Amino acid sequence: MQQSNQGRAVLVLEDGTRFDGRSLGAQTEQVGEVCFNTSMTGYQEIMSDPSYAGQIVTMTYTQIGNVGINPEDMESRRPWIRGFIVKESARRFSSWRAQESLSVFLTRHNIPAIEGIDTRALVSHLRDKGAMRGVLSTLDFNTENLIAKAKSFPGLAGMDLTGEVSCQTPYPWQQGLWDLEQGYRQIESGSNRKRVTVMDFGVKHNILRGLVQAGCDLTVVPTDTPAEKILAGNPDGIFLSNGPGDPDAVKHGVRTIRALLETKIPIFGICLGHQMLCLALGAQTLKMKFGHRGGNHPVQNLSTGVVEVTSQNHGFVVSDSALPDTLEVTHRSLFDGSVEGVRMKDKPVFSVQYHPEASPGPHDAHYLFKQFADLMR
Ligand SMILES: NC(=O)CC[C@H](N)C(=O)O
Repeated sequence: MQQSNQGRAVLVLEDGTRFDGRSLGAQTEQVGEVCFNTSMTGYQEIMSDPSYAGQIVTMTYTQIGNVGINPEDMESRRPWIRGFIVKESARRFSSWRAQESLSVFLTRHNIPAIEGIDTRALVSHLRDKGAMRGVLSTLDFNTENLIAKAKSFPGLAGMDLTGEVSCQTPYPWQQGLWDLEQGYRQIESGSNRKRVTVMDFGVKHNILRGLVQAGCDLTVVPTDTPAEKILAGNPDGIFLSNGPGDPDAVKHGVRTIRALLETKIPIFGICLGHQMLCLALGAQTLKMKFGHRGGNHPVQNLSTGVVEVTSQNHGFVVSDSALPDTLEVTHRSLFDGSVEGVRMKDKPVFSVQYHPEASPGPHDAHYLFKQFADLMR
C-alpha cells in the first residue's frame, strides 16, 4: 500500500545509508553530524546540553520518552540538538514532574526526530565507519537529494559554535544542587565563599550548581569576554566550561585562556574548557572516530588508582603526542587509553575531559568541584 508522507521521516547519511521511520518531532529538515549516546536515562538533559549543537543524536537505549519533559531538568535555556533518533518513543509518559511529551517538546522547538528505525544497525555502522554527516527529513524523501544535503553540512572540524550557545551578557548564579525536599536550593552569597568567573562556552546548569554547592559564588560571562575584563573582577578562581564544536576553532577563547594563565589564579576546565586549556598550553586536539557519549565510561585516576564511572560527551580529544612539559596526565580512559584529565605541574590549574556534574550519569567524579574549591583556599 502507498504510504502517505504524513508521519514519515527519513535519515540519510553522507555515504548513502538510508533509514525510513516515523516522524516524532517537527515537520522540517536538518543536517548535522550523526552521533550516538549510550545513556539509559537523561534524554532531556542530553537534548538541552549545548555541547550537542550541530549534532543529530541517536539514543542506543531502546525506549525513550517514558518520563516526559519537565522544566527542572533543562541543562540550558533550550534544546540544541539538530535532530533526534530513537528506536521507540513511549506512547504514554508518566512522572510527577512531567509537563509535556517528548514529541510535543521536539515539535515546539522545531526539531525533526525519527523513531522506528533499527538504531542498533545505525550505531554499528557509525562505530565501524565513524561519526558522519547526515540529514533528517520529513519533507524530502529522495535519496540523491538527501545525500547532497548531508554533504552540504561542513562538518564539526573547524567549527566554532560557542557564540551561538553562550550567554550574551554576564549574569550571577546562586542555585545549588537538587534536593528531594526543597528542589533546587538557592544559596546565599557570603564572605566565606569563593568568587568564581565562569567562561560560558555553552555551560550546563548542573556544572554551575556543582560549583555553587562546593562553595563558589558565580559570575557567568560570554565566550568572547577578554582576559582584562575577567581579571578586573579580581576573581578567586576561573572556570572554563564545556561547549560544542571544535576546540581548535575557538581561537579567541584559547587566546584569553593563555592570558589568564599568566596569573596565579586557580583554573578548572571541563570538556571543551579542558581541550582549550590544553591548546593554550601548547597541546594539540584531534577529532575522534566516533567519540565518547554515555553514562558508563570508566576513567582511572592515575594518582589514586581508583576507577571512576563517568558521564561523557565529546568528539574531540587532547592528543597524547606533543603534550607540553608543563602538563601532567592525571586521568585516562579505560576504554581506549585516551587523555581524560590533566594538571599543571607548577600551578593550581587542572581539567577533565569527562563530566563530573553527570546530569545524566553517575556521581563518582563530584569530588572535582570540591578539589577546585580547596585550591582557592
Ligand atoms: N561536552 C563538551 O564540552 C564537548 C567538547 C567538544 N565539543 C567535543 O566534542 O569534544
